[in-house]
Parts: sequence; C-alpha cells; structure tokens
Amino acid sequence: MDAAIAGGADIVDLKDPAKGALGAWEAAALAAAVARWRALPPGGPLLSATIGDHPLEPGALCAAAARVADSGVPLVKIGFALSPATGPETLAACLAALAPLARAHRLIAVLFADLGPDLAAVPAFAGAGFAGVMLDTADKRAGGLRAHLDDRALAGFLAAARAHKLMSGLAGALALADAAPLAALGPDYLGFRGALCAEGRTGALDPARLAAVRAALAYAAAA
Ligand SMILES: O=C[C@H](O)COP(=O)(O)O
Repeated sequence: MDAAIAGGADIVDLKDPAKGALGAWEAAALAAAVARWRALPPGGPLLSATIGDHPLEPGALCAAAARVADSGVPLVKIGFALSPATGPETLAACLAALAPLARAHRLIAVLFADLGPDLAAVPAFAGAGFAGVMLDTADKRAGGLRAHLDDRALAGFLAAARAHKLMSGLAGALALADAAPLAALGPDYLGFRGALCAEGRTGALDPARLAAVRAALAYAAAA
C-alpha cells in the first residue's frame, strides 16, 4: 500500500495475488488498511479491495462482498466468471442477490476477458446498481488483456459503460507498452500489478516500474 501511494497510484487496490486473480485480504489486514487510508491527508488515492475468486453462486458472492464492504473500503471489486457456458439466469440470480448491497456500497463488477464473457451484460450491472465495470484476466499465464479482446471490443465495452454511467476500468496482465494504447480508448482507469513487480505478480511493487507506468499514463493523458 505504501509503495502504491508513494508511486502516485490513483486507486490502490487491496488484493492478495498469491490467492488468485482477485485474491482477498484477511479481515484484520483489510480493516487496518482502511484505517490507514482514512488517516491520509486529502487528495490521496481512492481505495478498492477484491473479494476473492468465487463461482457464480449468489450466496458465496454476497457473503464475500458483504465482508469486504463492511470493512469500509470505498470500492468493492467482485469477479464474475462469465463464460459462453453461463446461462442468463445465473447472472440474473447473482445480481438480484447483490442489488441490496449495491444500494449501500460502490460495487465494481470484474469480467474476465480470457473466459469469453458476454460483454452485452454491461447494462445488467447498471440495472443492479453497480458503480462500475472492468475487464481483467483470470489466468495470468494466458496473455494480457489485448491478447483476448481487440480494440474494437474494448471500445465497445467502454462505450456501454459510459452509456450506463458506470465507472470503467481495463486490466489483465498489462505491460508498460499497453498503457498508451489502452489509455487512448478512454477508460476511467487502467489496472496494473504484474508489470509493477520485479519478481513476478506476487512480489513486492518496484518503485521504478511504478514510476514508468505512472509516467506513461501522464504522457498519454497529455497527448
Ligand atoms: O486489477 C488489476 C489486475 O488484477 C492487475 O493484475 P495484473 O496486472 O497482474 O493482471
């Protein structure tokens, strides 16, 4: 957390990469991080946290999301493992169960580009009261986001999010070289983890790598 703040991250995402794509922090560590974040001077980063990797099962998603939301973290990231095999009733049941939580907390739906999600599901998240949608990848060894979705698909996803007033993000094994082309598509944020670590995704953040991504995003924003 300290390295991300020092490196100028706009959003610090609390996740345990050793536990999976959206591995969750333990409750005590999460509460401590939220308390430290609240004590930061104004103008600091926003804070998000992931709820862990769960199947598309309403009870499991609700319990995990409620636990993270109860910590007071302002953005709660919930992975939806949508694939071509997912029936519409499965997503509908999950969203119906999460809608009450979405009325009290800012929930972000994470879809995994490498699982082949139906990007036409974006309006359903808006309908359930979500605050945002983003793309990520589930299998970090299977290539980055742009290996799974081309610019046209990504632009369509972002346009749908904008049309439904959802915050939008792109992530998924992004490299430094992805910063400019993806920023050009106009997401609200880009998410990086592996590219910021000298010794792999589960390692510590490397200030030099963080600075390089920060500089690339600043350059892209000024272009
Ligand atoms: O939320 C963002 C992603 O999980 C970042 O991780 P990654 O860059 O290692 O894919």
